[in-house]
Amino acid sequence: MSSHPQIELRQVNRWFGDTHAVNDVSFEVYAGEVFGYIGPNGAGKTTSMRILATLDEATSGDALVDGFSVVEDPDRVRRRLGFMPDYFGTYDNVDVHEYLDFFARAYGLRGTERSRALAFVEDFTGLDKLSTKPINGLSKGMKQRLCLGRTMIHDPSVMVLDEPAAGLDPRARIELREMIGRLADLGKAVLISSHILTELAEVCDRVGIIEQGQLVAVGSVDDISRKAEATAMVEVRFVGDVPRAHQWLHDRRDLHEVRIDERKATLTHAGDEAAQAQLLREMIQAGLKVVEFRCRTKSLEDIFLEVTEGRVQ
Ligand SMILES: Nc1ncnc2c1ncn2[C@@H]1O[C@H](COP(=O)(O)OP(=O)(O)OP(=O)(O)O)[C@@H](O)[C@H]1O
Repeated sequence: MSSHPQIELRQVNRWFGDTHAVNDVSFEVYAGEVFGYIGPNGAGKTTSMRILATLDEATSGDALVDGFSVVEDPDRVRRRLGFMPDYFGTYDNVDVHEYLDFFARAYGLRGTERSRALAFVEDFTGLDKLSTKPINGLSKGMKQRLCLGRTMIHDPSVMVLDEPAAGLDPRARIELREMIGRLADLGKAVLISSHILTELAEVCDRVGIIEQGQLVAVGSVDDISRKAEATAMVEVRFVGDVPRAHQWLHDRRDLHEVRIDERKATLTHAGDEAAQAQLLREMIQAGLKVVEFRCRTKSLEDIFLEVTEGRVQ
């Protein structure tokens, strides 16, 4: 990994009227790194990506691509960056090769440089066998490959992919993840958004979780998981004097997020397995009639729900 970041957001803010769509967001992505940008709908992912891609302007702050500012040097930024939006327009009477050729020309590629770029991208995306197929007849997965191909036709050092996995079937998702891994192997810095953390966990070196415009957590998936793993989710079922069991749970200061539904309670408890065994022992010593006691560490989805609070704007 090189020392200077390929992507750098510096205290980016974007207001739309009263909506603070991007709120003081800063992060970096390095060459060869895949950074997952995760957040619910309306969190501000697309807006920040569009600012980075010079398609929108920040209200304040700056974004840099390979050291060039989107404000001072937008042309240099565009040459170094490929942006894949979350929609794909329809085009009549255009085949795969013609579509890619159009974008290659738009980026100013000529002669053998253009043929080489087209051959590389068609091979990389596996579209070489479909080069004469009309693009409106492609499956969603193949259209995503084509969109990715068009995004990388000018060999950018930075790739920004907005929700590329949305709407793909499981096989196409796996293939997309594999292609993203290969982009990083080529040394590109990849910023990729999703509203599903687990969808990206495998392919991302680091993730940033954004909610209501604010980055609420940044780190490797392992780091974020480890922090949450110190807490177990516990499910307990009782018989007998249920109101007393409820009271006992509420009175314990070490139990959190206690939710009670008739004879079943769910709660979170800090501590390792020994601490969980101790909790069960104390319940029984207190005379509670426990018929079921289950502990599990948090899943990535639990973590996501924990760091975000489901707020939308
Ligand atoms: N052009 C605009 N004018 C007014 N408000 C906007 C505009 N673009 C985005 N917003 C608002 O800014 C906030 C962030 O939107 P953004 O599209 O960046 O979120 P997102 O995380 O990409 O969501 P999604 O997953 O739904 O695409 C939302 O409240 C949205 O309604």
